[in-house]
Amino acid sequence: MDLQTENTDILQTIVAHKQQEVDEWMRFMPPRQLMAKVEERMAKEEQPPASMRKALLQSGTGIIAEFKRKSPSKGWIKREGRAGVIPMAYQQAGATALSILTDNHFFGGYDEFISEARASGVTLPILYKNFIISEYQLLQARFCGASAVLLIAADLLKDDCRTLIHMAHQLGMEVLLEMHGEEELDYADLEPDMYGINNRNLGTFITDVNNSFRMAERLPKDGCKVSESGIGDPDTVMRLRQAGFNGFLMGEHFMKADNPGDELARFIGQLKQHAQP
Ligand SMILES: O=P(O)(O)OC[C@@H](O)[C@@H](O)c1c[nH]c2ccccc12
Repeated sequence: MDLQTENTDILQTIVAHKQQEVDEWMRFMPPRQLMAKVEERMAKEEQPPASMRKALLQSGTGIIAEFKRKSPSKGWIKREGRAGVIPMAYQQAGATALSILTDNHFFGGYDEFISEARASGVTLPILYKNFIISEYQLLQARFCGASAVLLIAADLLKDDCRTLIHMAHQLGMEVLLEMHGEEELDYADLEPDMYGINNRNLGTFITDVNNSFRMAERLPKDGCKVSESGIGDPDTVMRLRQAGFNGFLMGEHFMKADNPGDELARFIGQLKQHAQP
């Protein structure tokens, strides 16, 4: 299916597909059974997943490097990219946190990518990047080893979003709440751990970094703020930081490089140079 040529809202298409997937998974493994597996995992853990919010607030660079093999707008970016290799390379290159796309149909991801990253030695906070519409998916995120989940205001009713935030917290995970336009700002009073501004309109997939600059001052002053998508140069990161952002979610720029870890190391080197002229 070529989403670009179809005249439909891409987010709506993705969410409709997601609902079918969730129904199937729940038949395959009923929520109670998955909950039992999560509880077993939590009982064995020595410490809860690392806090992404804290890591971002303490970091001088704040790059959240994303493992994304494919996207609806670009098609395959790195089909052969391995979750047991690239996330660990991001960690070694100095990422503050990681994001891993787990949606399969549109982004070529799997939950197992997070387990594989953990098995390869990743200790940084990991964001479970998917289209979460059900509590069941929070259990999936917790089970594979995520520290935080993405919730998208544009595809959730405010009350459902509130319930999901509450349950994520009960499971010991943080929430990055993604907003795009002014009309979604009213979700900010749900007090997520991190406020995301997506520069990409998920209806059309058009990206404009100015969206973050426009929205920054409308977010809580002392909140942890993340600018997402379409970022590709250190200068933009510096300007976003001056506008009040603490985190910078970047996927494509690194994934399209021959060696994403090396590109991140180079990028962070430049960022540090910019910071100390
Ligand atoms: O690859 P980019 O343009 O650097 O963007 C990364 C990230 O922000 C993007 O993947 C993203 C932001 N919000 C999402 C919601 C769903 C899927 C993907 C996303």
